[in-house]
Amino acid sequence: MDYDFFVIGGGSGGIRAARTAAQLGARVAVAEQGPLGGTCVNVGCVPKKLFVYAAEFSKAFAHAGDFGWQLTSPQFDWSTLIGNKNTAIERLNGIYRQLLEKANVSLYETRARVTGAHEISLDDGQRISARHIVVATGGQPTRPPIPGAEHGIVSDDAFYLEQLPQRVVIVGGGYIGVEFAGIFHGLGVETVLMHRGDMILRGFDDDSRQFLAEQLQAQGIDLRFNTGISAIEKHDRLHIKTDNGDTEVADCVLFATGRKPNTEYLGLAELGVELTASGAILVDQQYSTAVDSIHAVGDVIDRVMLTPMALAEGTTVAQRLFGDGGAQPDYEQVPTCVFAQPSMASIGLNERQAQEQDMTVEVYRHQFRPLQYSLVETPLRCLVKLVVEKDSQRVVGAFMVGPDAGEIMQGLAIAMRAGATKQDFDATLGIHPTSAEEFVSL
Ligand SMILES: Cc1cc2nc3c(=O)[nH]c(=O)nc-3n(C[C@H](O)[C@H](O)[C@H](O)COP(=O)(O)OP(=O)(O)OC[C@H]3O[C@@H](n4cnc5c(N)ncnc54)[C@H](O)[C@@H]3O)c2cc1C
Ligand SMILES: NC(=O)c1ccc[n+]([C@@H]2O[C@H](COP(=O)([O-])OP(=O)(O)OC[C@H]3O[C@@H](n4cnc5c(N)ncnc54)[C@H](O)[C@@H]3O)[C@@H](O)[C@H]2O)c1
Repeated sequence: MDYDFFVIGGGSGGIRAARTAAQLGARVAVAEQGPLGGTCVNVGCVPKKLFVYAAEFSKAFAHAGDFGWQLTSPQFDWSTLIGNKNTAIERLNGIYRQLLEKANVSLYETRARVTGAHEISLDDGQRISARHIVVATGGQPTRPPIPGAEHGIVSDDAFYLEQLPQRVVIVGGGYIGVEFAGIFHGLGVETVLMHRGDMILRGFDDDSRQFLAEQLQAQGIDLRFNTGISAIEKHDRLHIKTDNGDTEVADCVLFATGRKPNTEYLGLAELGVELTASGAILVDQQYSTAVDSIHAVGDVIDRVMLTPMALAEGTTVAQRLFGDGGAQPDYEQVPTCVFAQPSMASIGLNERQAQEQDMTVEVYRHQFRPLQYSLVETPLRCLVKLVVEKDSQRVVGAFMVGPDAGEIMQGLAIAMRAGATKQDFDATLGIHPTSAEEFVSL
């Protein structure tokens, strides 16, 4: 065999799996068809968060006057942001390259497909053999099958727009739709978000998503519920037909309607690897497919599409194959944050999910105006909430909508993993004055 471990996909999961296996002594190679780092680094978490930071300045500028600052109308320049973002990302691409080099991982910068249980074929015609193959090819954004869909953009394109639109229609009320609504609105774009359901962020805690939706609306984001789109026509601007019979006019339509796994090209089904109807790879607890030597991690298995989960799965598969066996990541308590404005973070069970597990729970909630908003006219408020199992008093769910919710939730995630009870929260001294201290005084 040419290698012990061949990884297809140089994103979060693939690079982590490759480096871990190499550190454990395996002979490892990675094939990556695009820039190193995958979705998260190039068209996901990192550039998205940079855009969120850019958008948040508008709030700071609007509030600055009440804190005594005299500002002469700040101007925003999109091309500066894009240029600086691109430079930061190229730096990260370089860091990933160095990490692979230092770990002695061979890199094939081309597309790969699996042509045998132990064989990979590259676009340049090379055939490579490997004891184990890991597929970590991630996913890609989808467009709904409607007439004129080609006039819309997807999240990948949003990171390279030549100019900022004046008015945008975002289709989809999931993570990406809500985050980009905050980004565009914060950068001064008139923003409409059309969601086919009756509330954004399906699957999240109902109190939190309702509270967030109210805050987005109060800031001027136009949320349309129960609204699908049926067609887009391109005239001087885009005309968006909704299935309620209305027409909206905008300069840009962003489809944030979900992602599909990158498996079409890989040739896996022919080899006996089982795929779901949406093309995700079916794996067992060991991340192995129906073919023993082929494994898969990250977005392509469509379990939890988050970078920390892809990293954890990548570590685990490498440790299981070449180390003493790695622990399965925790799929129950997954901390996450929607980087909207304000941000919305959560971990664990809401009361509905707890009841589905036959748990009797107590719920503690508090809404308040954070101190940072006490001098300014703003509709922005904060929500904190704990769900506690009645008998054991263990905190089984924590939720927050407000500034820095993601930063705060990371600490609570550790406490919850350690099994903290409501009494532990109560006995913990607050850090005053913060919003986070509300979690220890609920
Ligand atoms: C807009 C956006 C924002 C996001 N924000 C966050 C966030 O804030 N926090 C968070 O945790 N997660 C976020 N995510 C999700 C996160 O980016 C993914 O969960 C993560 O990148 C998955 O890693 P992966 O390794 O499975 O796949 P990817 O990172 O997608 O990597 C797959 C790689 O495989 C390559 N590839 C595909 N097919 C082939 C082939 N045949 N041959 C060679 N190479 C191939 C691709 O080019 C790609 O580089 C976001 C996603 C998006 C789209
Ligand atoms: N902050 C983060 O951690 C973060 C940020 C962005 C993305 N992500 C990850 O990436 C994944 C993909 O994000 P996403 O927002 O694309 O997906 P999503 O599944 O979160 O949301 C998709 C949305 O599109 C809607 N939709 C689907 N098909 C539609 C159609 N034909 N017409 C109209 N609406 C339609 C759905 O109702 C839903 O509201 C997320 O599930 C998440 O795991 C994470």
